[in-house]
Amino acid sequence: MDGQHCPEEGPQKGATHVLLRGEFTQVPEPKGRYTLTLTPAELHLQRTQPDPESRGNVLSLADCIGCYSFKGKDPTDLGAYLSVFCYPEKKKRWRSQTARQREARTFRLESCRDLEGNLKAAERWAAKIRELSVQRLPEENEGLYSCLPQAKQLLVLVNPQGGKGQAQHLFYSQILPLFTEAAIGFSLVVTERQNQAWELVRDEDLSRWDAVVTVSGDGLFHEVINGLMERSDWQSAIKKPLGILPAGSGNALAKSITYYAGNDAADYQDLLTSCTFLLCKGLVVPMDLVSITTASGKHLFSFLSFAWGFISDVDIESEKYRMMGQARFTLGTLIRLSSLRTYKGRLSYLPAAATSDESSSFTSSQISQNIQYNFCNSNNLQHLQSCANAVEQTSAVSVAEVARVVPLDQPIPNNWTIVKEEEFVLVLALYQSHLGEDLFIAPMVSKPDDNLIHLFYVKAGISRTSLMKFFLDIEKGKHLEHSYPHVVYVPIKAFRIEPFTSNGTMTVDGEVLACGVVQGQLHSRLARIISGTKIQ
Ligand SMILES: Nc1ncnc2c1ncn2[C@@H]1O[C@H](COP(=O)(O)OP(=O)(O)OP(=O)(O)O)[C@@H](O)[C@H]1O
Repeated sequence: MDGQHCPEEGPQKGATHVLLRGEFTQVPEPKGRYTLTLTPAELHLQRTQPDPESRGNVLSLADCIGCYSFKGKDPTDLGAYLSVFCYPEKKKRWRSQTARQREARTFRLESCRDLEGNLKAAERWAAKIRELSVQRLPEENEGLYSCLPQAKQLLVLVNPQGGKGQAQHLFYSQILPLFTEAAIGFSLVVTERQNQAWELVRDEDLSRWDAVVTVSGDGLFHEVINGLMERSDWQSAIKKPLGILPAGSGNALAKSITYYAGNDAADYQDLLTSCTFLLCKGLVVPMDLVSITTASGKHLFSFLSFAWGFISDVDIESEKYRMMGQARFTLGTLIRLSSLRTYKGRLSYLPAAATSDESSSFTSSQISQNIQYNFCNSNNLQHLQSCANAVEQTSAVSVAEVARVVPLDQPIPNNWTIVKEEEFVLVLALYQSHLGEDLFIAPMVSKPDDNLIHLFYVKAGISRTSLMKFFLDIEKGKHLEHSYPHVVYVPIKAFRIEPFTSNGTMTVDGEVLACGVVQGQLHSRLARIISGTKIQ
């Protein structure tokens, strides 16, 4: 196709899936002549010179975030250029895990005698590649899932104090290059104080942006959720797609999102690349929220967790080791293990099974028998997942239904369970798969809208060794496979905690809450998040 005229690239005879085919030269190095073939899902690169025998390379458009055409710097150069940016998952050197790694290719095209014609041809390729690279929506979730527009405009909020204080640097060095490749437009706000993001999203005209993105830990994202829920137009505002790029010490939501996408980012760098890639692809999926109400009349919305006892203590007490990043939680756990505390109070909950549809083939009691998981049963994750799925299929609790859950000043209703023990080492209500990068507590959660609160509690009496082993198992998500008689797991829709004293720490999404009577309840699919999915 290097001929003297401008040939139309198009489907070849007999090759039904070929959309475009053309001859290019790869630049800068290693130079070589290539035949590029574009199919609906892939870009095939076949080297024709110098060694035509060499195996071809294939770029999957599912891994592609952007493609440009442009002219060369040399004004005498009549060729046009095409750059394509992909982030395929590849095995990491020296490691067994895979991670998204950049693969950028630039090709020169000179199929015409004039620059204009070559530029037109290159742009035709670039536009087609961009069009085919748009995230496909999983068929079975049609209507629930959507995609950000190709020309995205984002409001990006950066907490410069998050994690090791590197968020701003990470934005410019790690995130911005991908935004540029994906042609993402953005407005950047670097927060100067706590709650600034909360106030900003509460008061701002959000119609200017396709999504609001935080570059920080879970704390800044918590501000955004609560700012949106404080608006008078909260019903529509909370549907604004949200994104999170990890740059804090607690990156639980970011880690969960990559897990839902089927990617096990091995280290922080991979996690950031993976999340930025997902943001560029722009798949928007529903996300459950949990409303937290306190006896003093405070209302908060939570996307991640509520914790009382050991976990909150570690979270808050390890603040002073913030500069250690994620490792601060390991150190905090060891310190708190050495002086283990217990917390007295009443824990009650609405089991997920109790809200099941009556017409289902499972009765509530059958499901609750299956679903309450005492860790002394030698049960496995598969069983838990199938139980959780059974509950999910049979209990679509809408926001309206959940809103009818008992007010905090009313007694516990009959369909709730009151835990007979009243002394705990920890209580944790989790609604994502991870509570931290190394805290893989709920492997049964496979999407941000699994319509369940996953309640874990550890009864007093557990030995330090057992608790330490439990936390070590959690790192690999293996804790469900082992025997822990003091640990209980149960999928629920709502909970209430009535501490007997105000000593101790409570946290919502890692943010401290004064210890007192508190109630949480699930709001299915209330928010929307940019995420990945294993469903295709
Ligand atoms: N400019 C700022 N200065 C101080 N605090 C801020 C600022 N911007 C946001 N914050 C607050 O900092 C806290 C921690 O933020 P974030 O979670 O994003 O980072 P982190 O390192 O993961 O922290 P943590 O693990 O404590 O949640 C949050 O309470 C957030 O509201």
